[in-house]
Amino acid sequence: MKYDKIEKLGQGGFGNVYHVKDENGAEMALKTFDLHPSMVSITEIAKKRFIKEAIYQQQIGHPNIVEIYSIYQNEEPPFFTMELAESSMLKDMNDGTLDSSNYLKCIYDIMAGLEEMHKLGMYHRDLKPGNVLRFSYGYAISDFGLISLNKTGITTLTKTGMSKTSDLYTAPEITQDLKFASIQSDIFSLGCILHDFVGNSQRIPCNEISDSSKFGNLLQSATRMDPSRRFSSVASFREALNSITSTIEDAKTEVAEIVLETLNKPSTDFDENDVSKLSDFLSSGVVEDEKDIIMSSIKLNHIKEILKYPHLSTYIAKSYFNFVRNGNFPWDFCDTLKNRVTEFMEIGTVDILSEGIFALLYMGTKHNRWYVQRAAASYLKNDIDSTLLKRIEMEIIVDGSKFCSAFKHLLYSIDEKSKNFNSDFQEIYKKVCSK
Ligand SMILES: Nc1ncnc2c1ncn2[C@@H]1O[C@H](COP(=O)(O)OP(=O)(O)OP(=O)(O)O)[C@@H](O)[C@H]1O
Repeated sequence: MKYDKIEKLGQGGFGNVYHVKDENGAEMALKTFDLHPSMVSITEIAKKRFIKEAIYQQQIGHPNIVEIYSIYQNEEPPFFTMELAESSMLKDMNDGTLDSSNYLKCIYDIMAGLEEMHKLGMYHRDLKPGNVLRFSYGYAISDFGLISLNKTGITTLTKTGMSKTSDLYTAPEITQDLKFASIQSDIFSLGCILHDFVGNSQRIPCNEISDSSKFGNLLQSATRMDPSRRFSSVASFREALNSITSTIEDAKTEVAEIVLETLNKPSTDFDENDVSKLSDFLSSGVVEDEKDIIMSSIKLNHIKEILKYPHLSTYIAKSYFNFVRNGNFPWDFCDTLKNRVTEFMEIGTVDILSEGIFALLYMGTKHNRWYVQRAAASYLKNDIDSTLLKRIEMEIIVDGSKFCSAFKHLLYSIDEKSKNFNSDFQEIYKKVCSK
């Protein structure tokens, strides 16, 4: 394939990026490996690394990780093509497109991409606004620094390869040696990025953030000097962020207020008595608005406690799934809710699993949130126990056209083919939806 250069988009530590057109007229970005001559001694190691990182990035296949199309590793210099971004997060921050009024979707997009990498045992190591690109559908992460780098020379390469501003986002433990990279070093960088939007004071590079805004504790928990004291996962970071950013209206009735109080006290104090109060409240024919307020306040650690009481948990889980299916919440709440739904699904019974899958499907398609749609799809792709399949079939028949249009939407929006799904499920889908 031949590529015609349209313009040079920029220069990074390892080479140049161009806007190009291929022989079929498709426009894309092309990145070449082109190290400065002064670094000739490490060129071969760096070249291998350049190619290897591109291959890793290509394998991931997630909407919040920039898609690599083709890698030309035997060319001199090697290069690869990728989707063409409209802008980068850095440019958007500099020109005011992205600011403290609209940063949340971008942060959730980064979290979704990062979580996928971490799931696959990869760390980014150089997460910063310049490495997050904007596309029509949202933001995606690029430019990994994945390879373990403790051999001679390569650490120097990394230091040289990183632009100066990197340090503003780099975790202290990896400034000297990238072998200390971990989930927590990416969490540190994400904390710094978030600080750019919500912080009310300057931060010292590679240091714990101390900030007096309402985000102060959260930023500190993301950037502790000791990585083991930071958030343990992207999911727990997301949970904590969500509890600050989601606005909960005042509950109206006295009983709702009592339940809300139990949910707002420190999670370690939430006990069986509180679980029971919550279950009583949900079964007492309360108005939907009030129920939504209470549901929005149930967090992951409450669910962990609720799951200890099987006689109450099934009912609470089902009420929760209903709340999620109806979708009366802002879209940016979806990613958090997805984790809570999957936590409830730990109950593991057939009815809970199938209702959970449908809750994810309907929430994901209603809000067009890929992160959630992909989670729903993942349950329907592999082996499905025959009883669960029967139950899913019943739900599909009951929901009929509602299910069919949601599932079609899912296939289209996450670019999936029905043939990739479990074969028995495909049969049911065809039987019900091709009528
Ligand atoms: N897929 C893409 N589409 C459009 N522009 C891109 C794409 N990838 C990179 N760019 C732009 O090209 C420029 C150079 O990017 P590159 O990733 O090589 O370096 P960098 O991120 O600036 O530095 P570093 O190598 O230190 O990470 C940046 O302005 C970036 O926004």
